[in-house]
Amino acid sequence: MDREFKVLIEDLHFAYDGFPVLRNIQLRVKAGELIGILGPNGAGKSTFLKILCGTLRNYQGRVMVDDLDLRSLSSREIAKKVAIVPQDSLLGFDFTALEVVLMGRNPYQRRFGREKVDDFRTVTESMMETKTWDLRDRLFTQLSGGEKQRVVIAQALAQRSQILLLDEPTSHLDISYQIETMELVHKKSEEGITVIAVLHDINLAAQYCQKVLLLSDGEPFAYGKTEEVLTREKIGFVYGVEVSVNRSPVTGRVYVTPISKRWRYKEALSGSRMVHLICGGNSGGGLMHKLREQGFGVSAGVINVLDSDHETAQSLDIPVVSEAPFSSISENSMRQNDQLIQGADVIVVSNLFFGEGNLANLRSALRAVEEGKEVILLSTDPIFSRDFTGGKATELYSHLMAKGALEVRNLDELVQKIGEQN
Ligand SMILES: Nc1ncnc2c1ncn2[C@@H]1O[C@H](COP(=O)(O)OP(=O)(O)OP(=O)(O)O)[C@@H](O)[C@H]1O
Repeated sequence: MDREFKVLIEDLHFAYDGFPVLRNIQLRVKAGELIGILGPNGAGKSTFLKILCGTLRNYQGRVMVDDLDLRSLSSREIAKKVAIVPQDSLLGFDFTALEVVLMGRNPYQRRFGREKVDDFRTVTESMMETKTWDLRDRLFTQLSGGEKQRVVIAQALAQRSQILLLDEPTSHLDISYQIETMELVHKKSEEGITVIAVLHDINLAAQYCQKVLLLSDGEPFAYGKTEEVLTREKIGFVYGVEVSVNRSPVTGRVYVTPISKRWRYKEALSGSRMVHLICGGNSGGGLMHKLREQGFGVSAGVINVLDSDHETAQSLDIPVVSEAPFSSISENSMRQNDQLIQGADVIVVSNLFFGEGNLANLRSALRAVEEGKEVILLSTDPIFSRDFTGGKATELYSHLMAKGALEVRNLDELVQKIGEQN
């Protein structure tokens, strides 16, 4: 067996009462890796963790922990190697938070044994790390969902095991504790602890996990480096939603933005004309409202996150292709924008300013007009006064008009032109 791996899983299959839930799982995890398990509800994520921590034992296949077959280990031996933070911690009796964390030391105590100084030191450290020390005398049952979650994480840390399993560790936490928890988990992995975390928030996984196992209906759909697994295509296939995937210039990590399906369906059903809006820098918000009022379907892009047009699109539930804040349009975003353009009847270019960063939007409009799409340029101000590309945008406008794009001077004229084609 390969000692290189802290956890090694081969051909894992599992069924509840003959109902197959996990099929054909293979996984190799090294010491200190932080792995995210993602997948839709019911994909088998919690079941997978329950197998890894020894709760479910009637599986098929091989699960090796520290080069030892999990089946050959007693519960106590497993607890020294693997700690779990379950999805719901049901503690019926009135234990204090300190007592709950002390339970993490059970694998190290003799039957009816008393805690030693060592146990108290470990518990104190774990409670300090999870910011639960101040809660130590409170009754666990009376804590808030987020406080309970942090206490249970402290309990798992107090177990001092080399493998930490977390089942949605941030589900009850506010954003600040979500980040703190993930930072703590990340730090633990840097200290050499192997972390396997079921996460529902794809962006937390994108931010913190080195690798992701994407489960689909009990089977591994993809396993590998986070940015190789969290692609538009794979997320779209497994979750059945449209997303855009971009890279943050701040963290350098990928992040995922869902594109609302609600309006798409509504608009497709209503049979109204679909307008794709190329805008940004506050040139498109008013247009979005106006076009919606007039009963047109609207999509938009590419717009930078934090741009006021982006916020308007999101508040109106308009499908929008997003780019990271203050970043140039990436190839990936441009391709996604081209797809929205394909689905539109009319492309409108608003009265926006052009720099090198958003010139790709104009090129998309040019490709659209060349393919016979209707393109309308709303030029309240002449393009040369909005061109900060040394003339490239102005030149693209000339090409656009030469290929048949129509230029209008105000909003009413624009709405009339879109309506005329109805
Ligand atoms: N004790 C059980 N007995 C029978 N079926 C179960 C049991 N626990 C879970 N299941 C079923 O197994 C499947 C996988 O459940 P599991 O909880 O592992 O999924 P999950 O991916 O963690 O879901 P979620 O994201 O909703 O937490 C589901 O169809 C669920 O209904």
